[in-house]
Parts: sequence; structure tokens; C-alpha cells
Amino acid sequence: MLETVTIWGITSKTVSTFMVIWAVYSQYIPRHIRSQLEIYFYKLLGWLSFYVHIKFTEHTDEGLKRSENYDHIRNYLSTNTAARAQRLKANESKNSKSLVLSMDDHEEVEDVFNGVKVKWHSNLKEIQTQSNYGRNTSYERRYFTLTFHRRHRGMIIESYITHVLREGKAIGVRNRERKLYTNNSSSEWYPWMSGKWSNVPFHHPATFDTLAMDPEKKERIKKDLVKFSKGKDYYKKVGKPWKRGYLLFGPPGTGKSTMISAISNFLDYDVYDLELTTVMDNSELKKLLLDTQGKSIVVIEDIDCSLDLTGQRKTKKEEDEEEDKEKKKEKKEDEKKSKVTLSGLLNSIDGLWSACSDEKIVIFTTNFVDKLDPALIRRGRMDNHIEMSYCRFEAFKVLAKNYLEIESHELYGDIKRLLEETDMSPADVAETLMPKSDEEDADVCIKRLVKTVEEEKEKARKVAEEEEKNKAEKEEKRKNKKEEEAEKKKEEEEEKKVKGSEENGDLSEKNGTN
Ligand SMILES: Nc1ncnc2c1ncn2[C@@H]1O[C@H](COP(=O)(O)OP(=O)(O)OP(=O)(O)O)[C@@H](O)[C@H]1O
Ligand SMILES: [Mg+2]
Repeated sequence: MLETVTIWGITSKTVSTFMVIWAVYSQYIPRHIRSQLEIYFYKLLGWLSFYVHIKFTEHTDEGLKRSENYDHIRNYLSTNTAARAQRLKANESKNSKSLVLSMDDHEEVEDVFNGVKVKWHSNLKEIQTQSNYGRNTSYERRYFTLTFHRRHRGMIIESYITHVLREGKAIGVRNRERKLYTNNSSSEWYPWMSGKWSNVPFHHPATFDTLAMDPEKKERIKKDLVKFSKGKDYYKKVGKPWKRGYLLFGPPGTGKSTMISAISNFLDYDVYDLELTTVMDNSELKKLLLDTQGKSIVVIEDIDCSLDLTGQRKTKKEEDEEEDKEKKKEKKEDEKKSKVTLSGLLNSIDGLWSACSDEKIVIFTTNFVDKLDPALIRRGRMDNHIEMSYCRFEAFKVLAKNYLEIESHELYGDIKRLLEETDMSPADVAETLMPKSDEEDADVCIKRLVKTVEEEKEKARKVAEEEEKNKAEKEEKRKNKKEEEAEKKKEEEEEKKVKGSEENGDLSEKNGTN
């Protein structure tokens, strides 16, 4: 946020001193008097000073979004001028080996650009608010002020500020620590609380090298990702927002979540893990997605479980029946339940809103791809459908290399055959391969895997046999029932026939007597 106030007459040092004194002490003046005083304070400075003063606030006007310019300026000042400040703040850095120093609150530094001196002040203001229930809350607002002589106004606004923002952005990219975000409930969407998203540093070790899957498929995905990340101009040329959708589907433990981490590590993107069930409605969803940055992956895990996304396709009759059944039970829960709809989700990921930030990958994961509404996963929305499947030999080789550091073994042939015949998830294979004590070497682990897969195969055979038996029994029962019904029908018809002929006999006897 950028605010300009022109101040005439007194020196920049005096202005700075006034500004700092005002920022520190104004918080002790009652609010209604403070706002009046503030007006006169700035008017007075304006009459007296030759200096221009520009304010960059930490949050944008709506107060809900953090200002990127503020962060760029902070980066710039930390790197270029903080060393000259007398009071510094030490922040944790990416690798925690070295400290990142920045200006402390109410501190001042000087910078020189094209031979022109400017001053930066870091300010802190405490703001008191009163809720509808009369409770007082206070929060802090930070801002930087840039002060310079008015004769350099054009140069500073046109060149210096652009230079600071560009440099600060580049420093931010260099020092950037990858983050994993999760969405907060909307009651916490205020700068003095957690904002829309909370984050933690993201250091998941999974990479494409450690991901066990068909090597050709893996290469295709990597190429697709590289093409996407370099595709800024291409997407602009073809008139598409710079985003790409991936649908990862497959049974549990086949590496869908692991793949997300691998993509994040591969492209150096942040991850926004969107928990749809805590999003109240479509408009909340839009705001959340608008508050995500570029170079990021927005993930909705287990999309089939997140929402009743096909609910709106039910017939009226079905809806009525369901409503009757669970009306009372759900009434209370319903008030808290998310009202995000399929069309709301589609609009947010694919509509006009999706073009508001660049370089974004949207990933859905599911165990049941058939359950999903076709509208949700059509190409263009989910451009790349990736099936994560059971562990076959190629995937096993990656796991054996990762977990046991071996590339061959005399039992590889058996394992190849067994894994083709048995459906075992990479998660189960990985767990079996992992040494459980220092005494266990690769040989022990490989033998354990052969045993486990054989047991699984036997189990699967028994289950299949049992299923076959049940099916045959059901078929037999159905056949018997059909035969019984046919027999019964036959008997009834014969009975009817006998009855009919008896009645006819009686009638002719009667007629004869007459
Ligand atoms: N393809 C794989 N390559 C490497 N490790 C894997 C793979 N699949 C599973 N694993 C291992 O199994 C664990 C569970 O895998 P992951 O959470 O990625 O499965 P998932 O497909 O997301 O399962 P779910 O459907 O239950 O969410 C991982 O931590 C990882 O160690
Ligand atoms: Mg998962």
C-alpha cells in the first residue's frame, strides 16, 4: 500500500524525528482525540517541510491481505541497509545457520540512489478495536515511510521505488523457504489473527528419484511439469490462464500424497493444502484461492470425501426421501456444514477468478475416480490424469534401491513374478523392505518381502476362492428358487385345470338331470 503526503519547510531529520515520536506516543492518546490531532499534526508538517513522505503499510486497504510491496521493501532494506541501522531484529533464516537481520520497529536508515539520499523508517502502530460484544482487542500495524526531498520526487517515484521493489522481490525469491499452507476457518481471517492461511516450512524429503513408479510414466510427468513451468509466454499466446490440473487416483498407499511432495520439490513450489470441509461457502472458497501466491500447488486431497460434489444431481424424489430420513439428525450439523457446491468449485478453479494469479498447479487426489462427477475431471480442468497403481517390478527396484541400497539380488526373478501376480501397494512393499534392526541386512529384508508377497498371494487366492464359492452358492440358490417357483406355478396351473374340469363335470351332470 502506498500513501503519499507532501511535507514542506523543515529538514528531513526533523520530520523523521517527529514521525517516530508520533508513532511511539500517539498510541497513549485516547482514540477520538488522536484522530483529530493526527490531522493537525500532518497539516503542520505539511506547511513546514520540503520533504515528501510515502507510507507503505503491511496490509492492504481491506486489511485482509498482506502487502507484497511491504515484504519486498523489508527484504531490500534487510540486505542493503539494515547493517547500518543501530537497532536490528534477528529473524530465523532458511537453513538456520546464519541470521537474517532486519530493522527493528521505530528504527531509521539512510539509502543513496543516483547520488540522492533518502530515509526509511520502520513504524509500528497499535490499533484498538471494540467488538459488537463490547470487548476490546488490540493489534499491531506496521508500515515503512520513505522520506526524500521534493525536488527528487519524479526520480524517486519512477525509478527508485521500482528499483527497491524489483530488488526486494529478487532477494525474496533467493531466500524463499518453501511453505506448506492450510486454510483457517473464516472466523480467523484477520491480520491480527492467523489470516486466511497458516503455514509451516515444508521440508518433505520425497523426490521423483525416491518415487516408485513406472520410469516412463515418471519421465512423462517430469517433462510435462518442466514444460508448464517454462510456459508463461506460451499460455499467454494461446489465451489460457497459466495453470495446470492434475488428477491423481489409485488405491490407498500408492504414492498420491508422496507425488505431491515430489512435484513441490521438483518445481520449488509452495503447497496449499485446501481442506474443503472447513470452507463455509463458494464465496469463501474464491477468497481463499485469491489469497494464494503464484509458483504454488493447490491440493484437494480425497476430493470424493471432501464434499457431496455430486449431491446436486440427485432427483427431487431422492432428495425428499433423504431429507425425511435424516432431517432431525442433521439439522444442527447442517448449520455448520460446508455449503461449497460443485459449480462453486469449478468456477473457482476454472472460471474467471482462476486467471487472477499465475503459475499454479491444482491437484485433486482420490481413491475412487469413478465416483467423481465428469464435469470436475474433464480435460482442461484436470489436464493430466495419473493413475498411481500397485507395486510392480520397476517400482520395486526403486524402493529396493532407496531402502536397501541394492540394485540386484538372486531373488529378483521371484519378486518380479510374484509382484505381477499380486496387488500390493508401494506403501506395504516399502514397509516390508525397511530394516527393523541393525542386524537386518538387505538379504533378510528381501527374503521377508518374498515371504510377505507369497502370503499376500495366498490370501488373495483364498479371498478369490471364497468369493467364487459365495457367487456359486448364490447362483445355486437363485437357480433353486427359480426352479421351486416354476414347480409351484406348474402345480397351481394343474390344480386350476383339475378344478375347472371338476366344475365342468358338475355342470354337465346338472344339465343331464334337468
Ligand atoms: N509410489 C511410491 N513411492 C515411494 N514411496 C511410496 C509410494 N507409495 C507409497 N509410498 C510410501 O508409503 C507411504 C504412504 O504413501 P502416500 O501417503 O503417498 O499414499 P497415498 O496414495 O496418498 O494414500 P491414500 O490414498 O491413503 O492417501 C509414503 O509415506 C511412502 O513412504
Ligand atoms: Mg494420500
